Amino acid sequence: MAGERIQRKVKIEGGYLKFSSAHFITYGGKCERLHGHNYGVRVEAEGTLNQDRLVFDFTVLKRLTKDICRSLDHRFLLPLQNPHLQLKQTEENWEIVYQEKRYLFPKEDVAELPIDNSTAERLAEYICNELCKQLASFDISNLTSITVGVEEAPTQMAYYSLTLQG
Ligand SMILES: Nc1nc2c(c(=O)[nH]1)N=C([C@H](O)[C@H](O)COP(=O)(O)OP(=O)(O)OP(=O)(O)O)CN2
Repeated sequence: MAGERIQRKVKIEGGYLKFSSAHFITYGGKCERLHGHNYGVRVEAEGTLNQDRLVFDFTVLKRLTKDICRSLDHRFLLPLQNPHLQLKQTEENWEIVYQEKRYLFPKEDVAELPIDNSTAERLAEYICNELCKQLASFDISNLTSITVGVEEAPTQMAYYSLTLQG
């Protein structure tokens, strides 16, 4: 075992690794209608075995991912950096304007996301980055990459991978 450099992978998916949210994306010069998805999330961690013979503890990985899912669940996913939306906030609400359309959401119903569009691709990237921030307080020196998949529907999913030092 000493000096073993074999790459392995652990994956968590299913169960409570999900969130149900409202969103719309802008694309092709249009703005979609407001609608919702029951999103599913999966996470893969790649690396070598640590001293406990784990790539990473499933239990911890599930807890961290679940917390991120909870912060998105039952909220409108607001892409704060979308160049096609005019955003105005008051103490209570977010106002979102796209051409003739105007939405008003209570802030408590909104997940404010530092992304430019709430595509599955950007949501996977956001979740991966949030997860890596949380993982920074663990010894992850054996890990080489983290991949997050966000499923919009059983037919469609986007992935984002971050390469770590390893
Ligand atoms: N690569 C991506 N393509 C699209 C995304 C995305 O996030 N990444 N998102 C959308 C839309 O947001 C939309 O929610 C999904 O569109 P679509 O699958 O066409 O619509 P339905 O969910 O109604 O699917 P049906 O299979 O027609 O029921 C578009 N593309």
